[in-house]
Amino acid sequence: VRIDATATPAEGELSVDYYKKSCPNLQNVVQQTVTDKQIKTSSTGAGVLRLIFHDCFATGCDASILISSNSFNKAERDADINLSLPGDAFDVVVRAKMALETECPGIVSCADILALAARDLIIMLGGPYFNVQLGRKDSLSSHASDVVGKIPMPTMSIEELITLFKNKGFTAQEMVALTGAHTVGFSHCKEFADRVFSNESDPSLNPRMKLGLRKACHDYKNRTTVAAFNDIMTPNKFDNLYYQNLPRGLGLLSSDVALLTHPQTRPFVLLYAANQTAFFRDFVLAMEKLSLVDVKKGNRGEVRRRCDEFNELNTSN
Ligand code: HEM
Ligand SMILES: [Ca+2]
Ligand SMILES: [Ca+2]
Repeated sequence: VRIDATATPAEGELSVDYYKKSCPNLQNVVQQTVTDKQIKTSSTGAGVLRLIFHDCFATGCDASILISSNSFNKAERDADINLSLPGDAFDVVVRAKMALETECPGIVSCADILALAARDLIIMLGGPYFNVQLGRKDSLSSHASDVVGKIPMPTMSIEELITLFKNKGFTAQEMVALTGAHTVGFSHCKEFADRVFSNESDPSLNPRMKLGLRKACHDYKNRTTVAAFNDIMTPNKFDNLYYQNLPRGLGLLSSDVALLTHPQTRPFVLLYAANQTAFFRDFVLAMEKLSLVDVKKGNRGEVRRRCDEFNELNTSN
């Protein structure tokens, strides 16, 4: 038990006050950077939310996803499933890190910056506030091969998805709450093309939406950057419309649709569709949990000077 509330937290202990003495202006600096970036580039928020999810599910919340590849090593961010993560999501973390290296050099980990940036962006999009525990260390390695099988894909069955989340300590309900993140952002055509170009009648896909997506994606194999909103109703607002869309045939990914179909997840979709307060409450709890998955403490990690490079280059990273 810490009696002196102003004492520096013990090494290895996470706390909302972790940088209170060493970098008192941290939260303001991150918030300022994130606000400027999101106003200029509105796709940043959704990108960062997906970025932290992919970081935490592969090797824990340790900023391993921010490392650049080099001639010795193909890093996580170059794993196939991560190639669609937008550059602006990486950029906002780099910018916050640069500002912090002026403010308090060598103090704040990139993993903590990512967690704070995600929180601030969720609020900017209209979502709920939550506290972020701090004191994560940055990873000492990053390999594209570590990502394989850790990140969910829309082609997976609900059973496979439930198992994947369970392996990281999340219940089916927490999975449904977290996937409410699809209330913002985009998916590229190849992620939902099989639904849209199927000639079989599909009661889970509104015919007008199907037609619209066919048009938008008609040349998707050549125009690989074409994407559609995950939440067609309020694509830039963090709300519960994602869940409301599903019973109306307005879900985009087959995994989104499956959440409504399957008896183990359906009750939670219906709950969150009817009750945004319940969604926000459960999303906050699940996000706090997500941001603590396999956190590295003490000498299991380092505080990077640059978020895209280890402090010491070596051939075994
Ligand atoms: C059920 C499991 C999930 C599956 C199968 C899944 C799959 C996907 C796919 C295929 C995309 C489109 C990527 C692209 O084409 O660029 C996407 C986007 C996105 N995902 Fe998920 N996801 C899942 C859960 C989650 C969770 C738990 C979060 C965060 C907490 C999340 C956050 C996002 C966000 C914010 C986007 C939009 C990214 C952007 O606009 O740049 N997803 N997801
Ligand atoms: Ca990681
Ligand atoms: Ca929305």
